[in-house]
Amino acid sequence: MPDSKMDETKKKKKKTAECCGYPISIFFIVVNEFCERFSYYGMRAVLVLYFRYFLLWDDDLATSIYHAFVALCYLTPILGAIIADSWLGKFKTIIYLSIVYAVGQVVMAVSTIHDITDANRDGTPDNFTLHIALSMLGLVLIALGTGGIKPCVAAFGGDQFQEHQSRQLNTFFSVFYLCINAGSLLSTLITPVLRAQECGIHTQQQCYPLAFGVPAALMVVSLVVFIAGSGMYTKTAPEGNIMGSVCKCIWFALNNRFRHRSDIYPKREHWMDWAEEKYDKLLIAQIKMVLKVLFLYIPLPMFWTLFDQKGSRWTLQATTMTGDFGGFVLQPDQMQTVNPILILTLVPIMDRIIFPLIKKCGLNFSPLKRMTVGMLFAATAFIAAALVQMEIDKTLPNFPSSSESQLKVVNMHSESLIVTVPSQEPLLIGSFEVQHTSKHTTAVSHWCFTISSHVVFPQSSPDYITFDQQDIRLAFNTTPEINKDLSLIKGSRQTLIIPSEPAEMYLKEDIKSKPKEGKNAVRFVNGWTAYLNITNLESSLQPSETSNYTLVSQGMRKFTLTDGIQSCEFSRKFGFGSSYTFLIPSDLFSTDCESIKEIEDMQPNSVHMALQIPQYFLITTGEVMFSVTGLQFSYSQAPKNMKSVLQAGWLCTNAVGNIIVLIVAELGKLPKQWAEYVLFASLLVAVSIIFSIMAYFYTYIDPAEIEAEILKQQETDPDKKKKKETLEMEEKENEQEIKQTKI
Ligand SMILES: C[C@H](N)C(=O)N1CCC[C@H]1C(=O)O
Repeated sequence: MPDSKMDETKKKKKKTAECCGYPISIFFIVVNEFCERFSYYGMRAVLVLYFRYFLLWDDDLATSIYHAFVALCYLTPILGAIIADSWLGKFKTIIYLSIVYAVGQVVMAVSTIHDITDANRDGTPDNFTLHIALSMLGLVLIALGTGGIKPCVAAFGGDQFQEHQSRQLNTFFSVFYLCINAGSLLSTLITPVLRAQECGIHTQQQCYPLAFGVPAALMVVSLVVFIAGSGMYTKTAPEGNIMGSVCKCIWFALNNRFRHRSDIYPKREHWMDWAEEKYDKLLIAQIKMVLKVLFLYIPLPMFWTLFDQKGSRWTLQATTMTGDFGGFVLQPDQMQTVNPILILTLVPIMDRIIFPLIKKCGLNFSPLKRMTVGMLFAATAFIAAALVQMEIDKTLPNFPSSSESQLKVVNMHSESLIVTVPSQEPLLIGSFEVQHTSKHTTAVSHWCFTISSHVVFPQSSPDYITFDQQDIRLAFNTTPEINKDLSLIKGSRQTLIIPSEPAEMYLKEDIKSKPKEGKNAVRFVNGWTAYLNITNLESSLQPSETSNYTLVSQGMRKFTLTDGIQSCEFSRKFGFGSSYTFLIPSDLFSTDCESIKEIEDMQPNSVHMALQIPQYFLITTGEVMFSVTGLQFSYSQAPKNMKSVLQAGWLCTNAVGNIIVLIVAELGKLPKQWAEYVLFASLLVAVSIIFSIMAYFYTYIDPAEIEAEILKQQETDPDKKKKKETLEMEEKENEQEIKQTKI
């Protein structure tokens, strides 16, 4: 940096107003970050649901686009950093990209208004293409904005501190992280509630416009707050096209090294020293600092690969658990809020108690050591997740493998029946009509006797087990023996429904995995003599027909059954992740729905979500050690003119981590989920060992000190003038190039 400029900055820095040792301008920056993160995480919280239930995309497409968007948000920081450090400076970059961001949020919110294309007013959009185009445009603008400003805001915050405020500078990064998580926590609690409201002009629908509109409003607030602090900031001016100079300098060094590869030339300490012929020592030293740190970052994406699975694998794990905490019920996706809650408690504890205590014990817990320990914590979190998974696996139904079939028999006929299965004891299936006197609430264990539980057939034939009289015999007392060819599908669970007219027996496929999102799958078999309309079912049910499964949420659920003349209500309380078949008897209305019987196809989840708390605790402790320290480290080790660039490099580790999750989710599925968790934990342990070795060879630097020393040396260097001239020529060339490109 030219001396005159440096003096200018120093002079400006002296003027900054302070409060409790902190520059006042920091207040505007952390409030800005809080609002921005509220906006980002709030929008993210409802994004997959918007894809799934508004745009009607399938699960795979919705999750892929979601992860691609998150990865893009952590790739765009490079662009923001280049703009800030080489062209506009951090202040202007934050303002311009925040405008792009806010516009993106507004476009996104507009894309969710179904009324804009709902000409026939049926509640669904008529022109999906327009909604998709608008939302994709909105997401690209948001990714540009959020990613672009992210490295600048952290670095700009750091720039506000003066030399004597190094202690406060470290605390700033912790407070900055607290604000990120306060914003994230509030928005992930609030936006799903906003989405659940109903709104609309012509028809009332789930209120996505409000759920996306509030984050958009918060982004506008974030921008206003940032501009409000304008007069108080220390603004460091960009030093021309620094990234252009960096690339050219690296290219020259590589070329020059190659040209002088022969042994006759004396070796130089560092390959970048081969740029000395043409480039300024200061620039070379600055590039060396950045490259050293970037090299150290190579193993880091693995941490984020594990961390980002909180939102996917761990949430899926929660859907196979129960969230009933007595007074209140936690939904599986709400479990993620444990992370920001823990951040808000752990950051102060670490900063005020744990780290000072470690220091008092005389241990040197340097930033890179902290980051290594952070990684190990994340690895243990995955071991904890694997242990929880093993507990869950014990409670999961024994689903058939791809070479097995499972059968359940429901006998709605008036006589009991004997089912003979090869190499198994004959099963007596009692008549539903005879046995149905007990109330549905107490019938579960009773029916286990009278209606057979699932029977597993080891498969030998290539596709189906065909069961005829030799395989399974169905024998009634008086009705003539029935001989019917029925095929069992491999890898599937099926129920053989024997209606009041046994000759009309049929197979119905059962649900063969836990219902999604912790919901409950229910279906009805109509033993009533006429068709029935049942609330929540897609269509009316003909006599003897079995409905498809319908998903109901946890809690008390009410079903109204009507045949058009009579009706009755049937209520039941559901837990998480269960499945039931409800048998409707012929005396349905005379018993006021009391005689409905239930068969438990799948037990409700029994492992409690509280068991996930240890893994959340471990990963969040790891995050505090890894992420807060990494943020701080990236700032402290960067040369003055490349602070945003190094922040962007740090954020890129997160992007790569997300991309790995995307690839792994598509390719590497191990048959057992717990084994996958152990595999990820082992990979992270291996990576943290590599990182600790790399960290061992890293020497911490004070970039400002090195820069000052080089500048001082250059003052006495006779070559200085020549190199300065070369550099100035370079800069002029750059400017001319830019002008020409513009023309
Ligand atoms: C919400 C997380 N605890 C968190 O603070 N972050 C995850 C990625 C980095 C960081 C953020 O900046 O959002």
